[in-house]
Amino acid sequence: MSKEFVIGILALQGAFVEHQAALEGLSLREKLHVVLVKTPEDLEKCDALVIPGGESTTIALLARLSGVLDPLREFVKSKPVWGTCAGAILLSQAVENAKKGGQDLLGGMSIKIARNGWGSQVESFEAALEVNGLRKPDQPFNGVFIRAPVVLELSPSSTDPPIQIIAKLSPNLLPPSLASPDHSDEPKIFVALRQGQHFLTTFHPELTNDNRFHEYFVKEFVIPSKP
Ligand SMILES: NC(=O)CC[C@H](N)C(=O)O
Repeated sequence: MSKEFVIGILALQGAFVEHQAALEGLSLREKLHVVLVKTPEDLEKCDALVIPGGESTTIALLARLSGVLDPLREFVKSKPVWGTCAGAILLSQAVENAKKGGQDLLGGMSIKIARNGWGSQVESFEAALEVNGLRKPDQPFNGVFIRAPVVLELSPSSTDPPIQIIAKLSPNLLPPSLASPDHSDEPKIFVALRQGQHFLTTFHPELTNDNRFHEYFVKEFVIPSKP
């Protein structure tokens, strides 16, 4: 009999329906149940979780109000989690440019990230990404960035799992305000990263018809997580 997995999508605010459609559209040998998570009871059923894009401060506030913030922090310590855009902010250890009053984070990835890091001039854009480890690696992935965060720093301690770079933006696509004179390979161009059981994308794979990132998360993180 094939194994069964329950993957949750945090459904407090943001693009959770699009993630649901992308995950339900995967063809896998294993059976994947996709559940929308709004409460601690929903979260308890899950083997893995996707935190969608939206507005990170609002998602954190709603999580606190619905009593799911602390259970989420516990979940992140032992289960696979993928954060997209606002979800990537929540998965980070430190954030710059948080709203007044601060930003609750879940942690999980040893990075520092900047909210709305492309600046007010760059609301949203699309760009072909160089990807590493996805199916059809020669086919670039169209990254959809909407008021996206920017990775500022990778800061794993000596005991943290290493961070791997899964997708990069070409340095010459950086807006002048972010570009470095030597076009060096710096964190700002890293747009998909993995560390231990966690995965983040600063863009929105769920807003394209290409579900290779959803397939990647399930095959690399969710299926191997269950003996
Ligand atoms: N598309 C997004 O998820 C945007 C993230 C948003 N700027 C935030 O700070 O949370």
